[in-house]
Amino acid sequence: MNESLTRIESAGTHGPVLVGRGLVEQLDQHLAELLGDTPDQILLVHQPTLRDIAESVRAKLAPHYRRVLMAEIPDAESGKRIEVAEFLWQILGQSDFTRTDAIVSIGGGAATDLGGWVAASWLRGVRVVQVPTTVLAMVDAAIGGKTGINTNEGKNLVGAFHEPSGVIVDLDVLESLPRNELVTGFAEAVKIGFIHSPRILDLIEADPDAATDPTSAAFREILEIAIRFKLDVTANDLTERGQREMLNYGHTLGHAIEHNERYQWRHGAAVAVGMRFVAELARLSGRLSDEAADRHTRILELLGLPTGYPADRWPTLLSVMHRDKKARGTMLRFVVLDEIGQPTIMQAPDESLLFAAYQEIAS
Ligand SMILES: NC(=O)c1ccc[n+]([C@@H]2O[C@H](COP(=O)([O-])OP(=O)(O)OC[C@H]3O[C@@H](n4cnc5c(N)ncnc54)[C@H](O)[C@@H]3O)[C@@H](O)[C@H]2O)c1
Ligand SMILES: O=C(O)C(=O)C[C@@H](O)[C@H](O)[C@H](O)COP(=O)(O)O
Ligand SMILES: [Zn+2]
Repeated sequence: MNESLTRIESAGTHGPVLVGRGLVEQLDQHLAELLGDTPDQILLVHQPTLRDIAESVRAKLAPHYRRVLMAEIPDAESGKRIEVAEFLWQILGQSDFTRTDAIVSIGGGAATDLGGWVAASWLRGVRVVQVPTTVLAMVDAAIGGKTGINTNEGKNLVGAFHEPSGVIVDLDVLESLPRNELVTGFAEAVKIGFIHSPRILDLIEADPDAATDPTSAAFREILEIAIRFKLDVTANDLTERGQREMLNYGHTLGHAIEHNERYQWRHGAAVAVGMRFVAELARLSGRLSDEAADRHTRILELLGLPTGYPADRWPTLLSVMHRDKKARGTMLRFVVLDEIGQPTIMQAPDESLLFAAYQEIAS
């Protein structure tokens, strides 16, 4: 077990990512370092499950700032709505929140997406520090500056690229995370395994329990590989003109499933099904070997992640996928693999090929 503090720097303009234990207890010191000059006011945005942590953070920050505001947002995807952003804008407006002030988001990916987007939009941009408290937010959502909310029509349809001044990853906060949240969030680390780092896949296959145990060395290694990779990709391509699209592996179908489930499915679970789908798509089109495609199913099953979806949902999913941000006009585009670690874009696959791939995962 590695208890030391890791500081991961971006080659671009993204703030540093601190990984360690006990970091939230010293949030005042870390925040002062990440923000440099002292803001006058801080807004702490948190989910209901993080109320106690947010209260203790407020008490710690209070002596250092003129005002520390707190805003509790609705849980999970119900927090990623325009009404919730309006609620936060109201707090910011009524407290004369200026460009030298800063937002701190504490929570899972839904909280960091919302907090980041409110920071991006308020006065056209104030600083944000992300404090992710789920595995998913630690390996993915809090890193890289993609922020946003859902609309009735689909997932993350409104948003902005707005990089954080820093990200504080405190492994201690995972103690209270329910197992299902941990495992579904881990799907984003599996994604990085398939598109970039077979080492992640090897660690899972060697010992899936250790890989998903936040106190293990394997977990910490996976976490840091994922963070470093995401920082690298986003330093090169913040606004998703090319390489960043690879981080969307499994998301084209995944987002459609989340929408179809009215956001009652966990994001990572939907992405797991989406990864299996694109693995079958790549296999059927002759790109990916049977072995590599089967590895998807095996690893997802080892982790207890879903790998199928009902057959009769195909027409709905196909129509929702046309709102995917990778689509161009009426042309669908999918991230697929030529090999493990070699993602590429498949443009405008024939509908019959898409249907055939879906048949492979239909339950
Ligand atoms: N911006 C990005 O690059 C990016 C990347 C991946 C995912 N996302 C987004 O992230 C969201 C999913 O994030 P998520 O899976 O973290 O979900 P989430 O934010 O909904 O959190 C999941 C649940 O865990 C609870 N929780 C959070 N931390 C906890 C803790 N330490 N102990 C106990 N309970 C805790 C939350 O209250 C919530 O009920 C989706 O909206 C997805 O679109 C964004
Ligand atoms: O950071 C990215 O880029 C990603 O695609 C990471 C994804 O895991 C994440 O779910 C992201 O929010 C999806 O973005 P979207 O633009 O497809 O909504
Ligand atoms: Zn995702």
